[in-house]
Amino acid sequence: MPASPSLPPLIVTIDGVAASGKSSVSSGVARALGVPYLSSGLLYRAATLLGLEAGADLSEAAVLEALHTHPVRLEPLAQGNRVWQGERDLTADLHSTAVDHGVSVVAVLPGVREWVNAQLREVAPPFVAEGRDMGTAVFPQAPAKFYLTASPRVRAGRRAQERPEDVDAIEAALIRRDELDRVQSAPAPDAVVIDTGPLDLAGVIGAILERVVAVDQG
Ligand SMILES: Nc1ncnc2c1ncn2[C@@H]1O[C@H](COP(=O)(O)OP(=O)(O)O)[C@@H](O)[C@H]1O
Ligand SMILES: Nc1ccn([C@H]2C[C@H](O)[C@@H](COP(=O)(O)OP(=O)(O)O)O2)c(=O)n1
Repeated sequence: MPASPSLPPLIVTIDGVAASGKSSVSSGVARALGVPYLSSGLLYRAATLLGLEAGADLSEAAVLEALHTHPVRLEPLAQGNRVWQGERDLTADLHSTAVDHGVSVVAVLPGVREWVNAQLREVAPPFVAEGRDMGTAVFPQAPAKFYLTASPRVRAGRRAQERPEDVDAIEAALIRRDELDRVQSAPAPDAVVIDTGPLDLAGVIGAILERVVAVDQG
C-alpha cells in the first residue's frame, strides 16, 4: 500500500449496490490516504432503527420526529464509522435483519435524504464518502468517483461469510434491495465502474488508489 500522499482537500466517492464492498474498500482507501471515510448508509440505518424503536410506521413525519427528538451524530473514523445518539453508540444495532428490511422504505423519504445529506456536507474534506449517490447527488464536484458492482450471487456469497444465513435467501434479499434502491443508486457518468467479482479486496483498493493518486497529480 503506497505511503499516504499529501492530498489537497480531496473528496473520493465510492458508490455501489449492497454487499459490493463499499465499506471495506472505502475503509482501506481512507486508511491508505490517511483520511476519514463517511458511511452514508449508516445514517439511513440509524434513522430506520430509531423509527422502529419509536414504534413508528416509518412514515416521513414519524421517522423525522424520532431523529429530531434524539440528535444523531456520525463519527467518521477511518477504521469504521460509529453512529451516536447522544451518549448511546447505535453502531452495533444498525445491521440487524429488522433494519435491513426497513431501511429501503426509510431511504426514499425526501426529508430523511435531506437530513443525511446535510450531515455529510458538514464534514470538511479530505475524505472518502461511500453509499449510493455520493458521486451524483451529494458530492457531484468530487474529482475521483468510483462505482462498485458484482453479481448478486457473488455478493450473497460474501454476505454469507458474515451472517449464518442461507446464501439463496441472502441473494434474494439483495436482489430485492437492489430494486428498492434503484432510483438513488445509478453510477455518476464520470464514475469509474469496477466489477469487484474477479478481484480480491486488496485488488479493488489498489485499483482505486492508483487512480486517486493519478487524479491528485493532475
Ligand atoms: N473484492 C472482494 N473480494 C472478496 N470479499 C470482499 C470484496 N469486497 C468486499 N468483500 C467482503 O464482502 C463483505 C461485504 O463487503 P462490504 O464492504 O460490507 O459491502 P457493502 O458496504 O457494499 O455492503 C465483507 O465481508 C467484505 O470483507
Ligand atoms: N447514500 C445512500 C446510502 C444508503 N442508502 C440506502 C440503501 C440501502 O438499502 C440502505 C443501507 O445502505 P448500506 O450502504 O448501509 O447497506 P448495504 O451496502 O446496502 O448493505 O440505505 C441510500 O439510499 N443512499
